[in-house]
Amino acid sequence: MASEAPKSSLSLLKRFIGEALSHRRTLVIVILSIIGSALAVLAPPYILSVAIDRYIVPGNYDRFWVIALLYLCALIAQWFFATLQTFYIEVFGQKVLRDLRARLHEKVLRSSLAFFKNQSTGDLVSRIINDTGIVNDVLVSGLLGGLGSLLSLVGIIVAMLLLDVRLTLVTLTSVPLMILVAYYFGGKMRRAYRETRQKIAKISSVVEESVAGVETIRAFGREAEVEREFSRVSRDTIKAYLRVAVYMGLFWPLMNITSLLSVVFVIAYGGYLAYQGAVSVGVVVAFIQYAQRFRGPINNVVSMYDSLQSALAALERIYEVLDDENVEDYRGIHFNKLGGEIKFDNVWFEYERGRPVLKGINLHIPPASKIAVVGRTGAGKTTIANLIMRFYDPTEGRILYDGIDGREISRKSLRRKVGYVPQETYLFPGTIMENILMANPEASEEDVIRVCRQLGVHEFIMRLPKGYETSAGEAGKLLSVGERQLISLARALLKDPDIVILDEALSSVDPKTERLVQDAMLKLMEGRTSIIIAHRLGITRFADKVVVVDNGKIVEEGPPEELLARKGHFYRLYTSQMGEA
Ligand SMILES: Nc1ncnc2c1ncn2[C@@H]1O[C@H](COP(=O)(O)OP(=O)(O)OP(=O)(O)O)[C@@H](O)[C@H]1O
Repeated sequence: MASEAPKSSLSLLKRFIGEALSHRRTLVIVILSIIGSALAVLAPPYILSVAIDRYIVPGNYDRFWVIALLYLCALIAQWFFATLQTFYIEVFGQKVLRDLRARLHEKVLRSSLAFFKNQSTGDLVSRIINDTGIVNDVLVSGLLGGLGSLLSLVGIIVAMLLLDVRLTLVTLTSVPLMILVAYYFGGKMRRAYRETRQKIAKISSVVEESVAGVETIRAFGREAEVEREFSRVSRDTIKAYLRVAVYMGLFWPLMNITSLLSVVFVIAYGGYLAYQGAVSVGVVVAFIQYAQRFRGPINNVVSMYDSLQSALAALERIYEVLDDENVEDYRGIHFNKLGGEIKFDNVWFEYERGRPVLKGINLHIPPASKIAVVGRTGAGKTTIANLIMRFYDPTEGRILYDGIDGREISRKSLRRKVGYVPQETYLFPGTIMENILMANPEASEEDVIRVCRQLGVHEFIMRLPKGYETSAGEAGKLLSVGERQLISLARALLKDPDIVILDEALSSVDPKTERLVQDAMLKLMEGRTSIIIAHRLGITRFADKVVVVDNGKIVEEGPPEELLARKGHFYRLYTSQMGEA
């Protein structure tokens, strides 16, 4: 394992660089500005030494303005290239970041539901936002900045060697010490800083939980505990910040002092050499300036090395998502219209290997018939709906639509013709109108109103503060589960589907809304193949056939009145629910 790590880090980096190279033009500007910047840093000390040796010391001020102007130009060039470098590294980094995030986001949208089973939302969001951010900071800004720093260091050393070898060696004596300080204290500072970010995240999550769970906290009288938890996290945060302050306070002054050590050596030894006439005063001044220019680049290079490991780990998490093979395939036969016949042919299904949830389902649903699927919680009812939508494909067996195996039909085309009303309606940010319109991009606002009138939902929507223009966020707080399901029903009808799947949520609905939802459901089902996952068994009286699922198998099927008369599974479910009611 240990010997594999560097190789895989290298291949990760290689892949990343290969992908980043798609923005070659920006990268060329970055490299040119880095080279320009490294050269520009070298010029001012050298020009200063010439000014001192040729003009100031001999007292020759003839055309001194030329050298002064040159010095000014060198400073301007230094400023110009540094700005250019910072800006274009950011441009390049943002382009790479945008690509990565877009690919990850697209991947999430295209992944099959099996992919989400092993992912928590928080973790996935963190990979798309934080990990890509770390990769940009370290592998783009850090690496390119580090490259610039390395170039500056090499440039400074070469310039010094050209001026005087002895003084160069004296200047370099404090470099190992500087590396040590940068590595030891710089590392500690960065780790402490990372900790502050974690603590802030922790505070946010405590606040978030307090807001989200305010009712539960009050109901169970947990206010004092939650407050204590908040104070504890706050104290930890302060400690983390103070630790950063201590290391910051130590780090930069220490780096300054170590770099000044070189200056002291240069002044002492250079002064001695100058006194002996072995070097000029200008050269000594140039060395003093070069010695002070070491600090920044050394810190950059060391810190880059230090953060590389965490960036590689982030990169690995990103590629893990990008390389996941659970992707939905949209190829296959396209339909403009489905006949509506569905047939389950010995369908087995497992979410997890070796744990079948559906065990050999055989079911024939004729066109335009209404089937109610009932059963205890966890029996496999929603799984049947998931398979009809092709959110998953059967592990064994086939589902035939008008006699064609579902695997051969394009998922997109199939879903366009299936109206799915899930148990919980998700409302996107935007208005109620936009939320219904999203079901069918070709529909107009008039179509939405027509559909809502048809379902008997129009009056209810008009009673909302701004009618169809009420924002979903506002409505989210105002609407009950049943009312949300009404919006979901309107969405389904707007698609004019050939097949309807209803996961009814009537159990948590008041009688008045229940009536409204039920009527809307019946209107949606009219003339369409319909599968109702029924939690309230009252609705089964509208079904042509009831299918009782238990432990992944169909244990009973037939018209509702026949099943009731038979006094089997359905009868027992029905009477126990009526008893509860
Ligand atoms: N994504 C999943 N990964 C693993 N197991 C799952 C997943 N979804 C459902 N299951 C399991 O599959 C079984 C059937 O679940 P399903 O949701 O189909 O039941 P259900 O009959 O619709 O239940 P309910 O009436 O509570 O909605 C359950 O044991 C459940 O724990």
